[in-house]
Amino acid sequence: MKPTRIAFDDALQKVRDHAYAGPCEVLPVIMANGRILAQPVVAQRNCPPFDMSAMDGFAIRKDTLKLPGDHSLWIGEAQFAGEPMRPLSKNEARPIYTGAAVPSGTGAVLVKEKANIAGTSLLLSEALMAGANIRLTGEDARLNETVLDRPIRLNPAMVGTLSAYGVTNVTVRAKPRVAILVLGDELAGSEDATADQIIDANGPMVRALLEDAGCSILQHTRIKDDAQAICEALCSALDNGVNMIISTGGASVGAKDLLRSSVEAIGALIYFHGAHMRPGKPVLFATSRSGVPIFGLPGNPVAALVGARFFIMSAIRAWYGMSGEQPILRWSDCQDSGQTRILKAYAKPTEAGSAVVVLPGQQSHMMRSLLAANAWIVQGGDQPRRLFPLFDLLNDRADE
Ligand SMILES: Nc1nc2c(c(=O)[nH]1)N[C@H]1C(S)=C(S)[C@@H](COP(=O)(O)OP(=O)(O)OC[C@H]3O[C@@H](n4cnc5c(N)ncnc54)[C@H](O)[C@@H]3O)O[C@H]1N2
Ligand code: MOO
Repeated sequence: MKPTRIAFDDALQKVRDHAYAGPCEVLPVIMANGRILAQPVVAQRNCPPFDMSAMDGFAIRKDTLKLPGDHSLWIGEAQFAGEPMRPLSKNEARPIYTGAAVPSGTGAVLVKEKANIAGTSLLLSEALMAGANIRLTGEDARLNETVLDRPIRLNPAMVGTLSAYGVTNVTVRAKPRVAILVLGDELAGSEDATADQIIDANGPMVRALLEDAGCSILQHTRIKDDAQAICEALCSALDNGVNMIISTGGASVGAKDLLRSSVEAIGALIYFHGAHMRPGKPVLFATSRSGVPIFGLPGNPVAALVGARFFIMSAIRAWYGMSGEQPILRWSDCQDSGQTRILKAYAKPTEAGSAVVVLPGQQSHMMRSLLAANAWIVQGGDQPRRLFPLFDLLNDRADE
């Protein structure tokens, strides 16, 4: 029996139901930028690792902090960052620099600009607040504290922070290995397209999206509308051990639309072919006999992008052990239209929240507005209207 067309949100759920989590690997933190964390990370040291000065100035003893009137302290030998800590002596004012260990007995650090120096003495004319200009041991992170505990894409700030916390290795998900098959007799590359050919936009676009999402591209081929060639490409991708196959084009009902029959011919199981959505209506989702997800994205470029942005990212999230994506905004209105419309939009932060503009040129062959878009409005299909970023950055916040 032919699978019937399903609602957009049901289709997303179907993908999640049949996608699976990928294996893990351990990487040095320095190599893990852009990778998805798979296990919680625990601080391996206190940060700061010891009480340290926050300013260049003078370490002043606790017992001389609050002395009234001018009080003369002798200036000791400087304490630099990286040097072992030496305790403060009685009536000593120790020159100290930002990041240097605060000597034991210190009550506060007097900033250099406020120091009144006379020869080898420092005149303390005003009382200092206890603890002033001292960074406390572990006030940023404590030894053995869990500092990241969810699947999230590591970014340069995280790489730096985890390094500061003494973390050398992290456990991340392996990169999904994917094959991209671009179908269409009419297609050629931009460098060699003749006047009657169409330049392949989907191949570069889907590849870039997958690379951004952390995938390894094992195979990327342009294939003619030929059943045998399509079946061979599908089988060779499976033989190469890919974790996902993505095709574009040939997904509709035309005489040369051979994706569905080819997917059936290799014994894959189709879960849906067609969703109540525009663009992207003829999208197909199947799994191979060995359970590898196969996506048939429609040929119209905006339809291909929408399919990749929502359906493939849904499978990639499952691979990474992440939950389903939440919209960045959910409006209260709900348009009961039966069909989900996915609109290219520009969202601009304002003082009152966010101003969202639907861009002109919404048909699925019109790419121009993609050059300005930064978001999608998803509306209709019995769901509240929602706003999603143009691409899923896999950086869900902890409170989601
Ligand atoms: N009788 C019907 N016709 C169509 C229907 C339908 O329901 N009944 N659906 C329409 C919708 S909606 C879409 S979307 C398209 C999808 O068709 P296919 O997936 O079969 O794609 P093609 O026919 O191969 O191509 C459609 C269009 O896109 C251009 N294209 C294809 N690949 C690329 C590429 N890699 N880069 C740039 N452009 C590409 C192709 O030249 C065509 O213009 O079907 C409608 N028809
Ligand atoms: O659904 Mo198709 O994507 O309109 O062009």
